Parts: sequence; structure tokens; C-alpha cells
Amino acid sequence: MTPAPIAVALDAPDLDTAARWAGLVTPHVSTVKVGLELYLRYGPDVIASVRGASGVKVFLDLKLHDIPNTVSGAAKAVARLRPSILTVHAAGGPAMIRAAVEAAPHTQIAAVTVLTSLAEDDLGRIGLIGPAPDAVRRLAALSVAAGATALVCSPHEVGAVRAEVGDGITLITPGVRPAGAALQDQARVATPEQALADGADLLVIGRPITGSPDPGATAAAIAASLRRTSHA
Ligand SMILES: O=c1ccn([C@@H]2O[C@H](COP(=O)(O)O)[C@@H](O)[C@H]2O)c(=O)[nH]1
Repeated sequence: MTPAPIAVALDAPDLDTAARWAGLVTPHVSTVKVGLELYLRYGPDVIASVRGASGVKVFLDLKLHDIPNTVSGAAKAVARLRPSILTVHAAGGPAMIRAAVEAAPHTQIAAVTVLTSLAEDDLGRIGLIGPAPDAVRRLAALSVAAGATALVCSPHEVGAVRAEVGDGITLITPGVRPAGAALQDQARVATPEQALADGADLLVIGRPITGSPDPGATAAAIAASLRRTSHA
């Protein structure tokens, strides 16, 4: 069975838990995601631990955001770990995005547009001109022009972003919640089935899987539901 286009966010407090979750979900999903919590605690070793023997793709979600020279050095430092995807903030601007792209030629650079935890009325407070789909589309276009080949946006904007950037760009959506699941700190959300139908290539799902009593079974159930709806 082809693994589902899901990146499970391994936001765990310790490496054993993260490696255990990775082992449970990797038969069912294409990718596991390492974020700030795990990387800042354990450093580069975490990548080999979660990759394990399965060879699952590892998405390194560090959301780099600094001046171009600093981001270039940081991207170069982690490129040797061969993550499949590395994130930078689109708000860092075109020169910064370009610096990451050039520093990590074997890793897909994904630009994070507007965090999925931000609601429409948060945008003005952080100086973004909304509404969210407009802000996301502007940041998406700028990022692709700077060389990013992947974008992170919420499922709410994925259709508009696809129309803006075309088919060759990988669209990644966090803010994914199975029907009835708690939203927690996510604001702009949709179900896995809806996000995929609207054009997402990779769904980021963390706590609905890792917080469930059986992460392997939950990942398998979401993967099966995606297969059913995409063939319907
Ligand atoms: O806009 C963004 C960018 C990244 N994330 C990350 O995705 C996961 C989501 O986890 P859940 O438990 O499914 O909420 C998490 O690691 C974030 O750092 C995001 O949520 N939104």
C-alpha cells in the first residue's frame, strides 16, 4: 500500500517517544516531521533516530527567519542531514528564501506563509494586510519567485494558492483536524479529506494522531479515509 501523503508532527518531549511514534506511523504515512521542540532538545541526532531503518522521509520544520547570510549558514548546516523538506518563513523576504534554496540544493525549501494558528483578526495586529487568503497568496507568489518549491499554508487558502502558483509547487497544509477533533491552538482548519480535495499535496497532522491512544491505528484510519475519498 502506498503511504498516505501525511507528515506526522513528532512534537514529543523526548526522543524515545518520537522514535516510537515514528515507528508506529511509518507504514501508513509518507513523512514524519521534526519541529523546534525535538530539534532544539536533541540536535541533529534526532533525524537518524526518527528516520530509523524505514527510510521514511523526514521534514525538518525549523521555520528559519533571519538575515540571508545567517539563514544560508543554518540551511547549509542542516542540509547535510538530508531532510526532504526544510521550512523558512516567507516573511523573511526573497533574498532570505533564495539564500536557503542555494544553501540546500538537495532539500526542498518550503516557505511558511501565514501560520495556521492565526485567525483573521490576528493579521492586522502583526502588520499583515488581510484577508488571510490575500496575504497568503502574496507571500506564496513572492516565495516561489525567490526559488521555493514548496509552500505551507492553511487548508482554507490551498485552492487560491494552487491557482496562483500552478501545479509544480508542493502545497503543505497544517491545520488539519479529522471531523470532530479538538482544534487546540489551530485557527484555520479543515478535515484531511477536504484539504486533499482542495489541492494539498502533503497534510501535516500531529496531535490528532500522536495524542490518540493508538497512533498507528489512527494514522492507518486517516490514510484509509483519504484513499476512499480520493478514489470516490
Ligand atoms: O502554519 C503552520 C506551520 C507549521 N505548523 C506545525 O504543524 C504541526 C501541527 O501540529 P498539530 O498537532 O496537528 O496542530 C506543528 O508541529 C506545528 O509546528 C503549524 O501548525 N502551522
